[in-house]
Amino acid sequence: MALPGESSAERLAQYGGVQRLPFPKLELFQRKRFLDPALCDRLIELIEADRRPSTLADHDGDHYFRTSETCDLDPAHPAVQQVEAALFELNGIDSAHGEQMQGQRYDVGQEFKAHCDWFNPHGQDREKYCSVAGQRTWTFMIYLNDVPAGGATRFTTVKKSFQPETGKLICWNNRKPDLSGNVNTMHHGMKVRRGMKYVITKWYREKPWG
Ligand SMILES: O=C(O)CCC(=O)C(=O)O
Ligand SMILES: [Fe+2]
Repeated sequence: MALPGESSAERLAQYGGVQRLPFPKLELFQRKRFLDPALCDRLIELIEADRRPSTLADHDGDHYFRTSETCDLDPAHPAVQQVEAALFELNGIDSAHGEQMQGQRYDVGQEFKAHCDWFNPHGQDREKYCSVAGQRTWTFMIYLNDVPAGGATRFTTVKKSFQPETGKLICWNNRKPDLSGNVNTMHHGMKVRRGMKYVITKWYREKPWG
C-alpha cells in the first residue's frame, strides 16, 4: 500500500499503457496519449485566458530561472475536473493531497532551468512551503501540444529527455524509499526554439493541501 499522497509503480501499471523508464534510482514513467487532443485544446484556451509571469521558491535571485508564464487552473472548470478524474484513475492519490493544478506556457526562448520539485529541507522557504501540507511526493505533468522545436524536459542526472507530444503524461516519485528528496529527479524544461509549449502540472503532498 502506498502512503497517503503517494502513488506506486504497481498502481500505475494497472492503468495500461504506462511505461517505466529503466532507472533503478528514479521512479519515472510515461503514458502517451493520456489526454485526448480536444481536451488539450480546451486547457490551452484556459491557460491563454489566465496566464501571468511565473514565480518560484528558492531560485537564488536568478530571474531567468523560470521564464515561462503560469496560471492556476480553476478546479470548478469541467475541463479541469475531467483531468482530475483521469489522474485519480491513474494514480489513486486522494485529491485532497493535490496542489491546485497549474498550467504553463513557454514562448520561444523561455525555459525552466534544472531543478527538483521537492523543497530543500534546509532552504529558507521550507517552513513557508511545507509547514501545512508537508513535502511534495509525486509530480504528474502533461504536455498539451507538439512543439515544433525545443521544449523537451531533460532529466539531467539520468540523461533522459522527453519530447512534448499532445496528451503525453510523464510522472515521477520525488522521494527515495527513505522519504528524503531524490536528487535524481533533477529536470530541466529546456528552451523552446520554435512554436509555443503548453503543459499542465499536478503536484501532490504528504498531507492534505490547505
Ligand atoms: O516544462 C517542463 O518541461 C518542466 C516543468 C517543470 O519542471 C515544473 O513545472 O516543475
Ligand atoms: Fe519541475
